[in-house]
Amino acid sequence: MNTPQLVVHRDKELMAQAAAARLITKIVDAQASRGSASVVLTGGRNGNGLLAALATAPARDAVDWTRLDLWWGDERFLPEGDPERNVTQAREALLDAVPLDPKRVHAMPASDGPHGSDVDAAAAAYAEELALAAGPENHGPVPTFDVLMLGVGPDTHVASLFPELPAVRETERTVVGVHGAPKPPPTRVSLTLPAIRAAREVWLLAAGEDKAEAAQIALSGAGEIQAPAAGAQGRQRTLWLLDAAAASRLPRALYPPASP
Ligand SMILES: O=C1O[C@H](COP(=O)(O)O)[C@@H](O)[C@H](O)[C@H]1O
Repeated sequence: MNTPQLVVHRDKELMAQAAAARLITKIVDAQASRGSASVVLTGGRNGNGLLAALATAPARDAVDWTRLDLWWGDERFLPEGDPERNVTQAREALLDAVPLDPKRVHAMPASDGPHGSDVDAAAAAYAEELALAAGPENHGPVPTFDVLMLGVGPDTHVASLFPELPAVRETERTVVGVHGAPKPPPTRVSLTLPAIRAAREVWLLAAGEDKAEAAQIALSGAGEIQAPAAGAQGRQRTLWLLDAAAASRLPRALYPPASP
């Protein structure tokens, strides 16, 4: 377990731009030291804001997009191309504009895919895809992601791990089907906390007043079953990227001054 580090930005636009710049640097460094990079994307407003900022970032072309593996932390179990799917939104925000290798874009299955409406089979298939991508050096059933990003929900959910639901209690499987999520759609696919904790770095994104209470709860010693964001930690680093509104209920001693 490592202590979360916090970076607070003036507003959500600056937060998205700074996080995009940070991600570019991480990817470039990982490609330089290991040949390729692996990043886990999140859905939601803050995750898509970051991708949109990355699309217009001047340093975007510093990334070798063909040597990047993209995975997802969760997906809304809907038909391919549905505008509410996280992958559809990510494609619109960034992915369609950069030269990715399609074989390295690991979208989670759709509800009209090979597993039909069986979300548990879809989750098991994604777990298998992750296991196949994990080399012996990863010492486990998922690759050691360079960066795994998570949008924090107002109820402290991350990925599709909602407070008190069975998915957040999972300790064995890396990917699970989620039934009865309180946020629509109710059926989802999600990485579990053990899979999330395999990442080198976990970045939690929270911008806006509606995230202030969630940040306060998750960063004040809450348990991960009640506050899933509290259980999201990276092997080497856990970084909370917030705007001033989302940080407004945090003790001032937790973070340095916001960027001007
Ligand atoms: O439904 C989801 O919500 C969360 C948070 O989204 P936000 O719009 O409140 O920022 C997101 O992290 C997750 O990936 C997504 O499926």
